[in-house]
Amino acid sequence: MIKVAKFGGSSVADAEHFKKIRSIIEADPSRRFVVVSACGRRYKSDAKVTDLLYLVAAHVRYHVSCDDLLTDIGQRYFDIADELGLTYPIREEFATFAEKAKAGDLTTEELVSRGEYFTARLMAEYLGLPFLDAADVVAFHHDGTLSMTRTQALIQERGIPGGFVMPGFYGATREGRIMLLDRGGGDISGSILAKCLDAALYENWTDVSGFLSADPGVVPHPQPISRITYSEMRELSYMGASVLHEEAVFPVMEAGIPIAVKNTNRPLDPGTIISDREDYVADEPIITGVTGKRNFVAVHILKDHMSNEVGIVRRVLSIFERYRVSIEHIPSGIDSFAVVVQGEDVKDSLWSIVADIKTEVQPDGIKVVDDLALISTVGRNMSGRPGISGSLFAALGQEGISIRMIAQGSDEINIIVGVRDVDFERAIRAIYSAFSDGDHLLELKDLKRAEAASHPASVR
Ligand SMILES: Nc1ncnc2c1ncn2[C@@H]1O[C@H](COP(=O)(O)OP(=O)(O)O)[C@@H](O)[C@H]1O
Ligand SMILES: N[C@@H](CC(=O)OP(=O)(O)O)C(=O)O
Repeated sequence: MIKVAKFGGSSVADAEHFKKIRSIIEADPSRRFVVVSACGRRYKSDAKVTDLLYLVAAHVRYHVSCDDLLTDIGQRYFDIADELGLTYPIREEFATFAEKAKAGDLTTEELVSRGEYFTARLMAEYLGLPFLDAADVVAFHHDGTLSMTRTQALIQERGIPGGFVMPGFYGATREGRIMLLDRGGGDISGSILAKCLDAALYENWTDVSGFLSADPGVVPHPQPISRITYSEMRELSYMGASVLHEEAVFPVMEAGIPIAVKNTNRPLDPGTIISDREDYVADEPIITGVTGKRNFVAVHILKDHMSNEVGIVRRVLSIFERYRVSIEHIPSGIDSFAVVVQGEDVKDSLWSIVADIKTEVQPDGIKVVDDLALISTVGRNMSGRPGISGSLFAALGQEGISIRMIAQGSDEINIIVGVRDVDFERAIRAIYSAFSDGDHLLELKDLKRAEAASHPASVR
């Protein structure tokens, strides 16, 4: 049996974490295929090596000295190697890298990728496994997209059957140009490897005991989620649960490989299993989780008799398309609709888009709301259970939080509300507490009991 184990930045932050990883690998002989990230934060105010490397790239671009930064980054690897007594020539290799970086001889992608490269080099020696460079097996097209077919072939051809340590987050084109995945993309590397090796399980090791039903930075002690479906996981990740990259689901989902999210610091905790299991058990929590993201923009378009005007939505959407902005939601009324997009995507183009809408669609009114946060409450068969939306909206009402937008995915696994940015955390806490008793998320039977208490006549 093959298990692919990906250890995130928080799990490889220092030598102590390397030791924990070795115990985890030694505890299970099927864990022989390891993917690692660049060193993450050791404590709250610490920096991630990847962020520091991006900073080095910016300094080099503007011809500003970055010697101190490079010294700090190097020291993190030297400390790990020294404390673990490793023989890999990290000082020499890092010095060569630093010289090339300062001389401007490296692309930003190659420079940044060295964070994962050096971790993997040290980890391979420490675990006694061969090192496999992701540049040799994770194949990119020239446009920056992944070639799964070529990656599959390369891993079959060059992958070492007994196991190896591979750096996450990067790969290369046919010509050897290093390309990066999205930030947090080490999760995707692990998922790709699991698919290509036809693994029985993809383990994603991090610093929390699995997916939690809310961000622990917003809700104190959120309940861990023991099992979720691939689509619930994607919904939670896309809407802010940063523990797993939302794209990491696709390679393993296609192959039907479950993901286990586990805590490197508490390996015996059960963690979360993500699979395609959809069967509903009556005593499971009503909701799976609450998550959210800030910085959305809604462009409201108002026009009398809009419902009779054919093609108006298409014309507005084609303006966004022209500016290469993807659309998140389109809530609509009879004579109005809004286009909701990520603020980051329109930071340079918002006012040009508004001007084009005025010229090309000639609305009666146009309003821009640029302090919108979206909160997604995720669960199974949401629309089939009327009490859920009632409880959710009542919770926000009681907190005096006004709802600026409501949307529901067609797959009925989420209800999305838009609130003002300043209300973001308060709204998440209010929704979470509406579905929890303080310690645990409520189960469906609790909701039924509450409904029966408030409508005694309807109970037979
Ligand atoms: N719903 C959630 N469940 C679990 N963790 C979450 C959630 N929302 C946000 N997080 C944060 O995600 C962090 C783990 O992700 P990340 O920092 O990318 O880990 P790694 O460095 O292991 O890849 C946790 O420390 C936690 O603060
Ligand atoms: N190191 C990269 C890739 C990654 O996946 O990191 P982490 O495992 O720490 O989320 C980043 O910071 O984006």
